[in-house]
Amino acid sequence: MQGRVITAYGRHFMVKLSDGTIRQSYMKGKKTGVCVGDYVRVALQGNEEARIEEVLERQNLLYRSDEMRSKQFAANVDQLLIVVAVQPTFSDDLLSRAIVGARSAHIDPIILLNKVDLIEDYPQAKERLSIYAQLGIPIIEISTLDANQLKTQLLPLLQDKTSLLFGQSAMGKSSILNVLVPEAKAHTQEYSVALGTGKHTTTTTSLYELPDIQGYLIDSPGFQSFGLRHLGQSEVALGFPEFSEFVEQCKFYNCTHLHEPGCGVLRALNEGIISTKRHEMYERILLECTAPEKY
Ligand SMILES: Nc1nc2c(ncn2[C@@H]2O[C@H](COP(=O)(O)OP(=O)(O)OP(=O)(O)O)[C@@H](O)[C@H]2O)c(=O)[nH]1
Ligand SMILES: [Zn+2]
Repeated sequence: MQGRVITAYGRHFMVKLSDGTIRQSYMKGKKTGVCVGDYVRVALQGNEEARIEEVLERQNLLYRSDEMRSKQFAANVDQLLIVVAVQPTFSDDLLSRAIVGARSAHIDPIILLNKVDLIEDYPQAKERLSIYAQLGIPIIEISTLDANQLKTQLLPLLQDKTSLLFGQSAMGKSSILNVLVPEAKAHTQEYSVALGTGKHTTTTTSLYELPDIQGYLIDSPGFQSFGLRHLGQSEVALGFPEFSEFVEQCKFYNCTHLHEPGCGVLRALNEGIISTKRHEMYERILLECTAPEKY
């Protein structure tokens, strides 16, 4: 039977099977390599459990990595919904990193600007996002105060897709999830009990079904970092779509756009076409990647 992984706690998983039932599942062997969003083939074990026999081919895999560890986030994701808020101030660094992480995994980033009801600070937040709007990244302005309005705005976006909700703490991610998936809280508690992990934990990534619109929403814990050490240079560059037309003008095919002569990106930077702030961000991310000696 086939199914989809909806939560992962270490080596234990909850799998929603194609018949609609949910089973606690495990993978034989040490290396698991299974993550939330994976489609799997399982063998039923008794009445309640299942053994994961095979992870089916992935459309993509979103990673984040910190220090020496690379962590799988979720698989088979169509779009990354990055929640930022009018208040408190969001981190530009984290936002840029989330965009790079998404684009390098061929996942579309969408920014949700939450708490637009806080009109006093709204203009400043909007201004800070203008650079991302210029890059063609959709920015959707929302408030969780009006649940119906929020649903009207977001549900069409989520239809027929798997979307991952990401955001640093206090941006309003839980509030958004509670409107879209009212039973989410209860579910998390249920799984925690079933898996013996005790109380409700916010450290787990979970996938929720939106049956009316054939969509899936993945909730991830609030993160204060989005490490990208696992990426190579060209993958980092994918996160900077404004570079692409100038990359073609670089003299060297393996140009890192940091110091090479005849670099199209550096020329555009000098001419003020590419923003200094964005190029600095690119450099910062690139220099912390796995093989810094190369640059
Ligand atoms: N004014 C206003 N406040 C909001 C809105 N959405 C959320 N909040 C408030 O912002 C605070 C943070 O919201 P949460 O939903 O807990 O944020 P979170 O991103 O899940 O934060 P963590 O649980 O720390 O990960 C709460 O006090 C919410 O009531 C909104 O649209 N407008
Ligand atoms: Zn270059």
